[in-house]
Amino acid sequence: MAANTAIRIAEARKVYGSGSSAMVALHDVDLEIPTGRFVSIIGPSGCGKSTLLRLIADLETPDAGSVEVLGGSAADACDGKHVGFVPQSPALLPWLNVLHNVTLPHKVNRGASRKRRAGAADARPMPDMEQLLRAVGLDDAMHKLPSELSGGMQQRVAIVRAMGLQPDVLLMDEPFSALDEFTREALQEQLLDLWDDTTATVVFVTHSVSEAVRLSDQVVVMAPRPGRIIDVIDVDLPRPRRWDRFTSDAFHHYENLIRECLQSAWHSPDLPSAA
Ligand SMILES: Nc1ncnc2c1ncn2[C@@H]1O[C@H](COP(=O)(O)OP(=O)(O)OP(=O)(O)O)[C@@H](O)[C@H]1O
Repeated sequence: MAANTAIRIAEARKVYGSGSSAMVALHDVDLEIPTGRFVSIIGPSGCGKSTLLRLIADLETPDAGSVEVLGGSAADACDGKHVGFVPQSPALLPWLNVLHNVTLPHKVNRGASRKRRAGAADARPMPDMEQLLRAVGLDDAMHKLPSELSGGMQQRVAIVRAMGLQPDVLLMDEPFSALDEFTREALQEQLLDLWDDTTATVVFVTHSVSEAVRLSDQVVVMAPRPGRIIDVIDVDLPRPRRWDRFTSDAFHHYENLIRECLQSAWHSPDLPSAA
């Protein structure tokens, strides 16, 4: 694996079930993600986006092919606390306030954090979690319980919790899908601001074409039956990407490119391996 490749997936296949009920969730998936890139995965429902993310997160193992993360196995990368995961729903601990929710992973992972600080040449100091919470507008919410927060606020807490561990790879599975458009756009901007201060490689699953273009360096387009990658589109737009850039011709060009690709994904014929 090249030194600047964070994730390398080669001929990965994942099948759920067996016999006549077998479902090929991923078929022959090849993907290389360079270090420090923000990559979105988009495609119709059921095309295997979450399955692909779960392979990288070591929550699933491929039935064939390989998944390498940071030059080793996905399991090693996860055991070493190099991989952060933000799920669709924030999954906060309801009995802990916001500050305790985001600082708990540090306490639980103190061993791994110490090892990283001692061993890594690029060791970074642990972030000030209160400052991270302030950066996403949660100044007044630090001592509140999750049940006292809106959905958007809870998702901000989940992002700060994952970012606070300074993962080298951050996996996000439709983290903004349950939010209204306004909150979603605010969180996209805050996510990019947080990401700017890191060297993390981000893999972000979304159903939204404009969200993919706003956030990403690269958009991976998938098709279903069986789940497979049909295109990888480089998004060559300058950063920082503020809202006023989202009306530009260049922005719409990428949106159209991805929409055309999704149309062909939707209409693409089933492959024999879908059986
Ligand atoms: N644990 C499982 N057991 C059986 N089938 C599964 C399992 N997980 C996923 N599948 C099936 O694998 C296929 C891919 O699922 P996956 O969740 O990866 O798709 P997706 O693209 O993320 O979908 P969505 O956009 O709706 O979230 C689907 O047909 C799904 O029903």
